[in-house]
Amino acid sequence: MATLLRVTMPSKIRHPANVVVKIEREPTPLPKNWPTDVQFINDQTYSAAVTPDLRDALSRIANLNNSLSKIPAAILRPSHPIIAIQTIAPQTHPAHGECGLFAAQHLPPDSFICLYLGLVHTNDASDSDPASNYDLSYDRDLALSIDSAKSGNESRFANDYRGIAARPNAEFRDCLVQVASERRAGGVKWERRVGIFVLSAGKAGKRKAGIGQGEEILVSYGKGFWDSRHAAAMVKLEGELKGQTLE
Ligand SMILES: C[S@@+](CC[C@H](N)C(=O)[O-])C[C@H]1O[C@@H](n2cnc3c(N)ncnc32)[C@H](O)[C@@H]1O
Repeated sequence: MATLLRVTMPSKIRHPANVVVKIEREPTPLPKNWPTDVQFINDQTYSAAVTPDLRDALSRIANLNNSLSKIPAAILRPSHPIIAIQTIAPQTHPAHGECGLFAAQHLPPDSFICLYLGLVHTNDASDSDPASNYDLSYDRDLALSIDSAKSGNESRFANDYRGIAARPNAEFRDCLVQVASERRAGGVKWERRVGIFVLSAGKAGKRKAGIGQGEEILVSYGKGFWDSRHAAAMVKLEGELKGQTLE
């Protein structure tokens, strides 16, 4: 069944906090190498199946773990981009010919890189794209994921470290951003988002200096992503072999 083969990247890691400022929603010029068939967005969007109750659940106090990083607006869209989308030229790279995400300057350990943006959707089969390679689990309890196949930002170009480096140098983490709210005092509320962060010095081992300028930003999609890939490839191969036998 299609849903069994659905590729979903792993949930994020919750992490310690920093600063607070209001999220900005200013139009952004398209990043270099942005594909023409994908919509660039500054914040996540929601499928019709994501009800107001589900959206509220994302900002409910119970969900707002104080240990999550609060991302200042200036960091969400820095005036000088800290990352770049690049086509991967080396034939030895497993994603050769595709794009990857690279550091445009040194990125210190534990620092915020960018939000993982896309369409927030429920995990129902009718609200999911089983063919997407850009679908990240957002909240397992709420059964929500974020798919950046058709719309997103630079984050959708972060490749998995396997076959490229010995280990990842970045990770998906929950964080908080401030969004407008007519119902809240002060007109704002905190909502949970997923960010890509440089690994902390403790986790990074040899990479404890952070990510160097020009280095590829590599996360882990989790074993589940590649297991789904292999399962899909097996089903395809079996289908092809059956076709051959019947002919
Ligand atoms: C989330 S996208 C990453 C961006 C993608 N390279 C692009 O240009 O759109 C996931 C896809 O990137 C490729 N990819 C990422 N990491 C890889 C790896 N370690 N080995 C092989 N392919 C990889 C696969 O094609 C995968 O389906």
